[in-house]
Amino acid sequence: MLNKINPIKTKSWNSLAEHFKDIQHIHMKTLFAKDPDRFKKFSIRFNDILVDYSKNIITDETLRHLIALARETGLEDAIEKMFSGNAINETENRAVLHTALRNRENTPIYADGKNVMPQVNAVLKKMEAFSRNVISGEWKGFSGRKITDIVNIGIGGSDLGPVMVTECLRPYAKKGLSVHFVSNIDGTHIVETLKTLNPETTLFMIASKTFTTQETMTNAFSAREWFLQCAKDHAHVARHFVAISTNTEKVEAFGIHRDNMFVFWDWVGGRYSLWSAIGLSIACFIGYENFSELLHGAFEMDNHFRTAPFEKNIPVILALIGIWYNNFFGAQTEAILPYDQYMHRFPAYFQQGNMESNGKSTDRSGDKVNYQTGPVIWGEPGTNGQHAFYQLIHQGTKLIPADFLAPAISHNPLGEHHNILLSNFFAQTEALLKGKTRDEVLEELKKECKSDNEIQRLAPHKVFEGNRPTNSILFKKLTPTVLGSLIALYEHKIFVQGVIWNIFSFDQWGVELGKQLAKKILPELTDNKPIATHDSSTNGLINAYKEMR
Ligand SMILES: O=P(O)(O)OC[C@H]1O[C@@](O)(CO)[C@@H](O)[C@@H]1O
Repeated sequence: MLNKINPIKTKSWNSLAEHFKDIQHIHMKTLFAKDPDRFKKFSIRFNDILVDYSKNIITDETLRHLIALARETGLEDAIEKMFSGNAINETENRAVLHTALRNRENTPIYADGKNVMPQVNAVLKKMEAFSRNVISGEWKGFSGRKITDIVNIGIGGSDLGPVMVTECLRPYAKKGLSVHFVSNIDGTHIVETLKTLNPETTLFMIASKTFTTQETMTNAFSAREWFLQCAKDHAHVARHFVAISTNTEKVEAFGIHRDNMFVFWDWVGGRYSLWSAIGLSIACFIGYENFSELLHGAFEMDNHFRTAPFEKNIPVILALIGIWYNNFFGAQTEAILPYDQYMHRFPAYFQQGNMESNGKSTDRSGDKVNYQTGPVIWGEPGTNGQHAFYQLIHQGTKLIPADFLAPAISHNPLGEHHNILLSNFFAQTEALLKGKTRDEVLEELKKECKSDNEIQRLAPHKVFEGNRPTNSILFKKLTPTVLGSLIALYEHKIFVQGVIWNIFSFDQWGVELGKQLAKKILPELTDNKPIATHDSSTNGLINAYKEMR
């Protein structure tokens, strides 16, 4: 069990509230002017990754109070409990052991009194053999042809992780094999995906922890129907469908042999599952060796998180800075802005990772929280975001703490492209830090020989307050190892914040009500009789739907 400490009742929270009264009026420019070594003091190097958190509205005192808050709310104890398999997911009575999936030193880890490593290793071995067979062409379809296309059917954590990782690591793709992802129940998703595929050379991976998710199972049955229209014989399903799940019974009921099932376990949360057999599409796309490197990168970040002092612990520092803005500056969102086109699904991945973990308002004692918890996570790759929403980040009324990420080396060096990309990466956080004063604006306008009236009219609109906080994460190259470390970094940041906010980060009861109501409405849509069983809006919408179709 985790401690149940209300953070706002801690001494350090009160110290932070007092400290905030002073620091909220300080501009980061002043902090940089006071300390020429600010960058050196507030940055951490971890292997091929540099994390610069100096462009934040923090001082040594801020960090002291924040780290005291982490200690007062029992973070040390919580970290050890997670890594050692305690049932910290208390509402589902489960351990939280996605770290065991990448435990490359293979030390025993116990869940429910049983060392989980033998079964973890057995599945990894099975994934290695299977991915090798598919990539080599040894695995043949029913007509004797090798597989050319893999379709992962899953949603949420059974989709977003494989999508994000296969996009990020596209440069490592094995020749001759494409991956596709079907997640939405909207028929368009599977119809558009299958349009260009050949049933003889397509392999479906039905990825679902529960093997009951309505979208996934509906898509799986539709895929099987599409396949059988060509293959005819049900016996051929075994060569073209594998399952990834914790639910053997449901998998066999679907008609997939348990030899073609890759298991994972209840102590793996869906949004933390890409390291498990849910990563099978990743292993087939980039090869098991690269998948193994991904695991290794995460393992190295796990060790850092578990052993580094909080003062130099990247996930802890970033988590605490996030709490500083979320709970004291009133920031409602956080932006993740990767300056790498391959990382275009990285922000979306952490929408589920962060918001499904910490989008909670009941604390670990069952009481309503009386403070802010999880932020809204959003973002798009740079430099595209600069042409979409940076206006608000620079001059809007909302504080948007933002993480900027970029590789020093591109997989696609082309003329000046990468230097131009990185010049924007550096310039944006500098601009958000320093802004542009009225005097600087007037200077510029005068040089443009504007009339005095024109100058006075335009100047207010061209001033940038600056003092907008950012973290910069610069890494050597987007490799499987670096990506594994980055994902684990954010996973642990989310964990730290959940511990301090005294909430349960590993259940997701909030997704249930909508599903329940959808199941009630579905039968009402099968005929054209008017409905009056809901509120007038829902009735009105359903009846309009019936008229329109
Ligand atoms: O893997 P599965 O059991 O099909 O669940 C898919 C997704 O659905 C959820 O919304 C839970 O219902 C996510 O937490 C989960 O990743």
